[in-house]
Amino acid sequence: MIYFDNSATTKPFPEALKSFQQVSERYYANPSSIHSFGSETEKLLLQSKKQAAQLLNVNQEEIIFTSGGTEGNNLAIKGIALQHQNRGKHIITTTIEHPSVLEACRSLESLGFEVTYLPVDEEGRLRVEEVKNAIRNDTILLSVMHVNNELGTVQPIEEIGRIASHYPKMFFHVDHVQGLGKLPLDFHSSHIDLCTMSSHKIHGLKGAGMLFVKRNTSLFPLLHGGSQEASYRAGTENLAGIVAMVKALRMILDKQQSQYRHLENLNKQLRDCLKDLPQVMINSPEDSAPHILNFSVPGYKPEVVIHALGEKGIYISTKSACSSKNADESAVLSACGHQFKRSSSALRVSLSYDSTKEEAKTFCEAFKDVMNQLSEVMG
Ligand SMILES: Cc1ncc(COP(=O)(O)O)c(C=O)c1O
Repeated sequence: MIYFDNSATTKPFPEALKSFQQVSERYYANPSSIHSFGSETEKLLLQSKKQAAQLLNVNQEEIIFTSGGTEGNNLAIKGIALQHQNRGKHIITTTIEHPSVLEACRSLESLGFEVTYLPVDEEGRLRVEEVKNAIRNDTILLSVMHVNNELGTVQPIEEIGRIASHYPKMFFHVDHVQGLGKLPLDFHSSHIDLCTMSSHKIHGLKGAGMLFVKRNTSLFPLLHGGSQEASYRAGTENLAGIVAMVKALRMILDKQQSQYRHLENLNKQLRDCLKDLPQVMINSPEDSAPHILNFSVPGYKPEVVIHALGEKGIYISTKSACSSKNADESAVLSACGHQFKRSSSALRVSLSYDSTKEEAKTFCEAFKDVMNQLSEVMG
């Protein structure tokens, strides 16, 4: 099997799975229970938070454990909007954010907030000038993703953050779900107030995530109940998932240091092979994040290509897993200004540090075979 769908989800590291199992077996007490078993699990929870904070170079009070990226984005966006609406009701984001950002913004529109969706160029890049021009007196939140999940396009977060820092009334949120473990991001020098991360994209398990919330930033909670996570996120903590996530975080940051080149080389190998094929149009920019390569095969149905590759044990995807069942075209490619033929035939290959040169070679050969077969059928 060749698994090239790592932007949808990653295979858990064996070490993360082991941590999950050990914690589930040994530390199953509720961290809020006041008996000594509960205190032990609470200690482990606090230790995990401390370790996560150290790895991310932030303070431990600045981490809220969540259930994943969708919750993190919703908590950041709705939490800021609802808490700070007395300062203004204007939000800025981009047209190519993940649905968990776009739909959170749309839900706020129905509550009377105004949202500006900034356009991007044909490779999905946001112009810093556009950000500057969109900021108003009543803007309370700017939300921009670091790495786009379909194209791999990297936004100039540090530059955008510099602009944001001139507007103390406005919070700056970054969706870092696809960037974590692939590209460095310094939350402080980028003037980030809130940053979303998800465990299952970094070889942890599903059902865990983190939201960085800069000190002294108050949020309106999404979940009300107990006082877990400083009352920002009520509900018994997923301790096993959290410990596994922190293990995976440490491992992926190590790999980012030592194996980044490997991903770049694989991306180039795939790009070189695909760009020579007459049916293919590459959509990802040359300087995209190295784990994502998006391309279109105009005239071919992407589901047919995916199924044909699946029969050969090769797994890739159309657009993002969460929106691929919705419409015929990629909303991201459409927002980049591409015509329907191109935006409705997009395929995404997404790699992990464990992907190999041999797998990339096999994929290219299989893809060429599939294209030949389909061309024959189509006459
Ligand atoms: C950029 C981005 N943000 C947010 C999410 C949502 O993360 P989760 O699946 O953990 O809810 C995803 C998942 O694909 C993503 O790619």
